[in-house]
Amino acid sequence: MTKLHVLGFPRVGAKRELKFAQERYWRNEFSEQDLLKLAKFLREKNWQHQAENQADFVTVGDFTFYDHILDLQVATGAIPARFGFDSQNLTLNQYFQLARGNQQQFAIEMTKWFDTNYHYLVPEFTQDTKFKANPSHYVNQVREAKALGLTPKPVLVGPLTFLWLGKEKGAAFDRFSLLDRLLPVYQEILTALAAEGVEWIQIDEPALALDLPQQWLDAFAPVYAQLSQVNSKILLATYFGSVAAHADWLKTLSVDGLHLDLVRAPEQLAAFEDYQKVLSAGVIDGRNIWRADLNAQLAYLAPLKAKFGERLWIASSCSLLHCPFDLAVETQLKEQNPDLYSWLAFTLQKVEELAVLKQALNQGKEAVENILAENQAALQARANSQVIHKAEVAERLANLPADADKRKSPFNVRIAKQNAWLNLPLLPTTTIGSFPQTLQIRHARANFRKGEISFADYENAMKKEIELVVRKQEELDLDVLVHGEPERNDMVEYFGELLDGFAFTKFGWVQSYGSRCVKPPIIFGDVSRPQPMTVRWSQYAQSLTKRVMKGMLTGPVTILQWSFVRNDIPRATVCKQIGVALSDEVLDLEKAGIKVIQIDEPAIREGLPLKRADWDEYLQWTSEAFRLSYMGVADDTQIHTHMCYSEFNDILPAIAGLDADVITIETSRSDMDLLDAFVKFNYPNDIGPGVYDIHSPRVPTAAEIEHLLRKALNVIPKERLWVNPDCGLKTRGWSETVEQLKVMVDVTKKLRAELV
Ligand SMILES: CN1c2c(nc(N)[nH]c2=O)NC[C@@H]1CNc1ccc(C(=O)N[C@@H](CCC(=O)N[C@@H](CCC(=O)N[C@@H](CCC(=O)O)C(=O)O)C(=O)O)C(=O)O)cc1
Ligand SMILES: N[C@@H](CCS)C(=O)O
Ligand SMILES: [Zn+2]
Repeated sequence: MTKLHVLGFPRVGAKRELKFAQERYWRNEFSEQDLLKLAKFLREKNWQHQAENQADFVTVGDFTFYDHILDLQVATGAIPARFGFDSQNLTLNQYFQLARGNQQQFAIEMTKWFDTNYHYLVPEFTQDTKFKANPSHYVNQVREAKALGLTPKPVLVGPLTFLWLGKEKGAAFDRFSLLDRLLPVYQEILTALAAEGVEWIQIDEPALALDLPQQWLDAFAPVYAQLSQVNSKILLATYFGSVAAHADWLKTLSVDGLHLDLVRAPEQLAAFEDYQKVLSAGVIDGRNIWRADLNAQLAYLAPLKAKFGERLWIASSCSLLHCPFDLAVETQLKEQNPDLYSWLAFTLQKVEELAVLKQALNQGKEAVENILAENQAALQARANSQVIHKAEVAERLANLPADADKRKSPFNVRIAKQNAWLNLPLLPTTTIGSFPQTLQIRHARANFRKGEISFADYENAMKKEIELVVRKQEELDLDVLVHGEPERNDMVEYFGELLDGFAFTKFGWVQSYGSRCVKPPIIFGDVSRPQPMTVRWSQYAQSLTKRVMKGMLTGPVTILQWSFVRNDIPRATVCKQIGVALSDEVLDLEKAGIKVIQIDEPAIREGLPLKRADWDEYLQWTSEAFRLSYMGVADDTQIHTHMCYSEFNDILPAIAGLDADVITIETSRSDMDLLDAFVKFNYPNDIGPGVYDIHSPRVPTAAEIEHLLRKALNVIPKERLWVNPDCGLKTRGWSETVEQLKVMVDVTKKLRAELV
């Protein structure tokens, strides 16, 4: 019989129950006991759903109070020593301090989990890191599932991926050298799980989809030879890309089964068809929300079933962490767009799809004939739908002039024309766009959505907020102002709600980090902009001040990357469609007198393919889409872009190729190290390296900002240097925001006086 499992489940709950409980706990409004109780309830719900849908195991260990890589740091004893905590006796309160920082210690750094919008906490390794096993996180969840009469399959990230994802701190050393010390600790954790009578343990090694150095690849065989001595079977899970290049040695690896992501890389199957152990076929997409083509999947799986027999398992392609929870609660979407609704599957529906596949494989297609027919009809309707294809969008894209994505003149000509009217001082100061998204703003929006306040009242509340933001910036004496983005629920969702070809959900939340979630819009059809989206707000903000008001847009790559994207046409085409739609907005802003326009692209690095061989193609179409978003602007209109979360040393030529007049980037936490790359590649245009970290309420000292600015001035000509924070201020409170910006402006004025 074919077995069914999922690689992991979302953990925040159908209605983000965990988020609200965590945040209440942090505000001392909810007890630890209540939080633990809620967590248990959420785990049970997840397991029940798997069990009810014929899962042969329920996945455990995937539930976390903050992040699964933080859990692994605790389980291996690799928590940063700087906190002074004992990983063997860590309290929940201390666990959250690791994730969120405390008065003495800044939080463990976060970064993107592969090419997703999920952030993990980066392990801090030093030469002296001492590992010590604490398997309780996994063991407790195993016991909990067993107490419910379920068969648990614990999941944990494997030692090589764990080490790979970490960062070396302190004296220079290679974290690979820690492997020998880490392995016995993994063995101890696995042994503890085996002692609970666990038959299968899922060990995730997604780093295998990256270009790992040979030394790391060579380590897999000895590592797994050692780990497989445990008394449970090991399923080695790979995802987010092909591992076909490693097929030869993976097939002889000392594990009991292998999971392949056959959604992202279906072609890799050919390399594994003669595999002699359990093959877990990841055929249901864990990264997107489209209903699967069940008939096609069955046609794909049938020969595998013939070959593998009992050894074939079916699964989600990766953890379902990246999917919203339940489509069934989207009653508004169902009412307003029943066709689209019938094309979608969220986490719960994906498990149901797996159940149908399992039944068909085990009992024959006839057993699920009706479901398969209904599935086929929905997919056919999608393929033939009139609403997803708009001839004018395709024609516009096909008929763009060859130089559509080129500015009229080179940078030196443009910047002279821009400076002529901008009349800015040396080291102009600006911010990245958002100002504090206060509870009042969110409440006003929630009340408007619930129909408790009118549109006019909502607009007025937002206008008041914009006025406050403008006045504060004037008081602070900033040079280029922003309107503060109060009207935006999210920098992507907001545009998704206003562009054609997008749909949005009410509860389709996906965890971004800790308690923070995002609600990615769904791009289901050709994209166009029916009417101006930001012009009124920017124009209103400009009317309040004589200073320059910067227009604020999210760029095409970031909108693409942080949405669920249609899978019937290439992503590059969708991205260019968004770029063209945004260009309409850019030109309307320009017409309305907003002639400094920022187009944010924080996700450009995150979307970079995991394998270097695929980088050029990606960088080519993403750069083109970005440049299309400003097509047609006048030379004297200044285009800014902004990037954060970015390690773009190795893609800097492509960043330069975006040809933005000004780029603002996150640099403060790396002590401006990123600027070395800008110098190395001779980055030609204006740069605003962030001078303070916006993730913390801490007010930087003048000396700190001065140090960073002097460092920047050492390598960037003073005429090309801007001064700004690392990123937007939406997650900050007002009091620290004002204090932080005040220090920034004061230091800038001091340096300016020296420079003239
Ligand atoms: C820059 N970042 C972003 C990423 N992805 C995006 N799509 N957007 C981003 O900005 N990826 C990388 C980073 C991740 N960083 C963050 C930072 C902060 C959040 C965050 O705060 N998320 C909020 C939800 C934001 C939102 O949409 N808010 C809505 C309100 C929704 C809501 O919760 N309403 C309540 C009622 C509230 C009330 O007052 O009554 C409800 O419905 O119950 C809005 O503003 O309208 C979060 O809370 O998680 C995310 C990623
Ligand atoms: N304009 C956005 C960019 C965030 S990356 C903001 O300021 O929040
Ligand atoms: Zn940013």
